[in-house]
Amino acid sequence: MSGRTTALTPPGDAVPPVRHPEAPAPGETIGSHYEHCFGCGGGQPHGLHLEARAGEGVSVTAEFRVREAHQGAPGLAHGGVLATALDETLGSLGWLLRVIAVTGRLETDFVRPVPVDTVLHLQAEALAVHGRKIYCTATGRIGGPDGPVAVQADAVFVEVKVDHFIANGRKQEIQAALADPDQVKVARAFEVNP
Ligand SMILES: CCCCCCCC(=O)SCCNC(=O)CCNC(=O)[C@H](O)C(C)(C)COP(=O)(O)OP(=O)(O)OC[C@H]1O[C@@H](n2cnc3c(N)ncnc32)[C@H](O)[C@@H]1OP(=O)(O)O
Repeated sequence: MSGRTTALTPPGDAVPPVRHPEAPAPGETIGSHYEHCFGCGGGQPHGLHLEARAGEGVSVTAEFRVREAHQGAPGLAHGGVLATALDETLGSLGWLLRVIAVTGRLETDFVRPVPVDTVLHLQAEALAVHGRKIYCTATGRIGGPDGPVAVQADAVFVEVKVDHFIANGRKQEIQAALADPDQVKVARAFEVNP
């Protein structure tokens, strides 16, 4: 046992998340963080192509249309794909906090089956911050933004530096990303955020 605490409940001395002054305004679209990201990249033919929008406070919304490539059982979305949609939506909260953070823990409830062609209305919100940990929650509703919850997740994201990706990513993609001045500029700007 490592003694690491992975609880999804913020500790008593956690603080409320603070929206960064330069965060996208409510209603503004949050761009893809990486073209080849399965969740939000335009360069993934079978990806989810999520386009999150900033909400009030530290929250975001997005829509995901389940396509044939996303099936698990006949005509139904694969649970892992739905968890990915929640994960990606939660990941975009980093744009409002202006930190780079990766999923440490993601606990998902699958409440209702989600048929192919359904639009999943996603909403995610940061609840608390404790050191490098961001406690957050997300829902995916069907039939409209106020429809019944089909999937729900609670998560802990952990803040990292750009070096996390440089040290761990496959060399060819890292080199390509580092050669893209826009990608480097955005990443470094997030990194120096106090
Ligand atoms: C750029 C944005 C991309 C967004 C894409 C959508 C989101 C994603 O899918 S990200 C990809 C999936 N996630 C990953 O690949 C992460 C893999 N894991 C790791 O790299 C590491 O375990 C990592 C970075 C999470 C933590 O490692 P490390 O930096 O050494 O942190 P460490 O010092 O152990 O822990 C820091 C704090 O986080 C906590 N923590 C670490 N891991 C977890 C966890 N799994 N669950 C909960 N808390 C955790 C620790 O308890 C510690 O808390 P405290 O400060 O209170 O003691």
